Amino acid sequence: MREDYIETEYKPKPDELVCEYYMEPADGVSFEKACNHMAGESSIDTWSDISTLSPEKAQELKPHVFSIDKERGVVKVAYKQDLFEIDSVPQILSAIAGNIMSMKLVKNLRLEDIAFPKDVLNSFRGPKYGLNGVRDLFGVYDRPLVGTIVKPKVGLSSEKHADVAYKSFVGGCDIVKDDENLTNQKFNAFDKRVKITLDAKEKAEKETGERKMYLCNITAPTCEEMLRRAEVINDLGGKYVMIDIITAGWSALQSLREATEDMDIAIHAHRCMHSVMTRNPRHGVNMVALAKLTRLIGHDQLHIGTVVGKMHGDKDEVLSLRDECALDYMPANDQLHILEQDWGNIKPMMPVASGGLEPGMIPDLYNMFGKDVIMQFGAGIHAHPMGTEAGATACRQSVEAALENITLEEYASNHKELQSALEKWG
Ligand SMILES: O=C(COP(=O)(O)O)[C@H](O)[C@H](O)COP(=O)(O)O
Ligand SMILES: [Mg+2]
Repeated sequence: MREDYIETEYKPKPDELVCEYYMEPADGVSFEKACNHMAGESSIDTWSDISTLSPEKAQELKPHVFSIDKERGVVKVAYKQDLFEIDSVPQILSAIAGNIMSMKLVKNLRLEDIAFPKDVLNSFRGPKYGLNGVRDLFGVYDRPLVGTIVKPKVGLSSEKHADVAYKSFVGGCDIVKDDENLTNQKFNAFDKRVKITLDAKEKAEKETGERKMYLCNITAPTCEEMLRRAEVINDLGGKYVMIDIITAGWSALQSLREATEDMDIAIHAHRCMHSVMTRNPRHGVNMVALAKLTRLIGHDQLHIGTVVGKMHGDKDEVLSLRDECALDYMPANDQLHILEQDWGNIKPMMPVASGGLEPGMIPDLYNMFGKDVIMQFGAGIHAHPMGTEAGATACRQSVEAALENITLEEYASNHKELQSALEKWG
């Protein structure tokens, strides 16, 4: 292993990819040694001094550890573009979040953020629709969008699934989605579910006069099958697919985005399993980095957490995720380990708040997120005392109250569905 990766006077070049890490060296290992090995192992080097790495090649490709803060355990590394296949998320992650996570020399290591140079941004399509295109799909511009997840998560027949979707749509949902673990089970096969649920959506559109979207989960055993499922939806006139981004994998996501360039399909990114990497603040990968990669590849909307619901994610994290989805320019925030990012021509994504939500939480969500958010309610609709349709209606009533800045109690006094929700979940 070379010993010259640390250069704290070095100024990253505009065309370099910069990473910020949180690092704890292993006991008895100096911070500098751990930094040096991390930079080498993530790029051109390995544990001993290899004769096959010429000084010239090392000079040409070596990364620079240009910032070290031992007190906070923060390390910043500038990587030369030539180290990467710059349009491949799998390869980029294999470098900057691969072997180094396993090194004995570190006790903990977390990839906090990645700042992409222009050439990398220009190697990706980014969202096809993005936040504003999603609004155009619905023709709704002045309020948050309301969605539901059909519950139970799995178990319903395709017919029953479509019926729950229909009731959710006519009750007021803009969006009905599959749950993350519903794909192609025997009791609810993909090809049958998508057809009859899209029919139910169209029926609800005619009855309500509102545009509705069904987000069918195309997560599949192979890329070929995933893409076939996307084609089926496209051929049926569906406008959305949903994909489980972590379990499907980064190559699948890039293949999907290439395919949707020739379809009229928006992509909803579910992040189940992200917590394997993102939950531990001292080891793994920050959800911010995963969100940026999802936007780079080109998904139109992404789950970012709720602060008030059932899943982990504090306000700083969730609002940073919202900003990374929705802003064209993300300012650096040293305290939150956020690197500056100018997104150039990469469109913003629509943030999705979901997980443990019920109608009574909407004013707080609206105060936090404003109108540019999709609020999703699973049990918050399907556990409503008056049933699914009333649960959806209660959500729309709560949105109306928030927009008009009327207290829920006052609004509920002449809106029984909201009243019933407040009584149940207080
Ligand atoms: O099905 C749900 C929520 O159902 P419910 O509304 O019944 O809790 C989603 O999978 C979670 O929101 C995922 O969490 P996250 O959005 O944090 O990834
Ligand atoms: Mg779910």
